[in-house]
Amino acid sequence: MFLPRIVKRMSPLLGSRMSLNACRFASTDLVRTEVDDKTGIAVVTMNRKPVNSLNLELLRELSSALDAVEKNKSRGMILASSLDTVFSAGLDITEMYKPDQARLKDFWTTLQEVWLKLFGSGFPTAAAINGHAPAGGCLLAMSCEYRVMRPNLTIGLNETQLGIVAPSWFMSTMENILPRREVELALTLGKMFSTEKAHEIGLVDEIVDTKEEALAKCTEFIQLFARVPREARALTKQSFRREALQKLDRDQDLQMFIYLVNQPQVQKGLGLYFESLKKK
Ligand SMILES: CCCCC/C=C\C/C=C\C/C=C/C(=O)SCCNC(=O)CCNC(=O)[C@H](O)C(C)(C)COP(=O)(O)OP(=O)(O)OC[C@H]1O[C@@H](n2cnc3c(N)ncnc32)[C@H](O)[C@@H]1OP(=O)(O)O
Repeated sequence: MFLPRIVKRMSPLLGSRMSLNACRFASTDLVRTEVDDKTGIAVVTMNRKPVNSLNLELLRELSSALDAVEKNKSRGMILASSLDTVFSAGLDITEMYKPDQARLKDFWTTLQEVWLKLFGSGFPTAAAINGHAPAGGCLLAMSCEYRVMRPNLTIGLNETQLGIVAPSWFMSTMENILPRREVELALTLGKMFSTEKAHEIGLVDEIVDTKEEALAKCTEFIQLFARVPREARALTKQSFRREALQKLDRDQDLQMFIYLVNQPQVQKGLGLYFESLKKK
């Protein structure tokens, strides 16, 4: 259960430039939320070692953090990772391999919730992609409005490479950024793009060398909206994204997911993939 802790502290986050700003913290072990008092921007940092794979608990805490950002009327939100080389490894395969059925249902419902809150948020969002971002990790980054990434990393929806199908709302999220043809190719190939290629095609907006620079660039992006009336901005974004949001039929999607994940050949594929990750 997420219990936000609101305390005043000095920010260690953005290096010396920001270090004198007081921050409000609402944190748990898995997700740290820090709001800079000067900019009013919340940094939500995923912190689940070793690779920020999205299990039920991490998703629940992300969902609560998004609620807190909305409730606090933050100027915007930056999504980041506490890990040096991984933004998020995507969905935790252990949630889908030989699953407990009640938990599996909870897991998928919470993932839907996180996407609806993040992709559909009224406040500005940016992703500081300071590590690899495959599959569900790419989904989180793509759900934001702006992406800044460190060099020599990878990002993409690799599901077909694992013998599974990215749900249609993962596809719509990519289609919100890239031309349809590019999306079709990326999805059917299960393509993982290098940072540099992702930047070339527009999946990533800027490349920077350090996490601190990524946070600073994301802050600059969010501050672009400082003089734009908040409500008008929010409604414009939500109206622009409405078609993708409304296309998600949560019950039908859940039933399809449960059915497919429980198919013996999908279980076999997930098991083999998980083993290959362990042997790496
Ligand atoms: C219409 C409905 C269709 C339904 C069909 C069914 C399902 C589809 C539903 C949804 C789509 C799926 C979305 C997903 O997100 S699936 C997950 C895809 N993720 C990946 O393929 C990434 C796998 N990981 C990596 O590539 C690498 O780990 C990394 C992220 C590049 C990091 O590399 P690094 O070298 O730093 O770490 P390791 O590889 O050594 O990993 C360390 C440790 O973590 C374990 N691990 C890695 N990824 C995952 C994961 N996704 N889930 C669980 N565990 C993971 C890895 O096994 C290592 O564990 P160990 O115990 O050996 O230390």
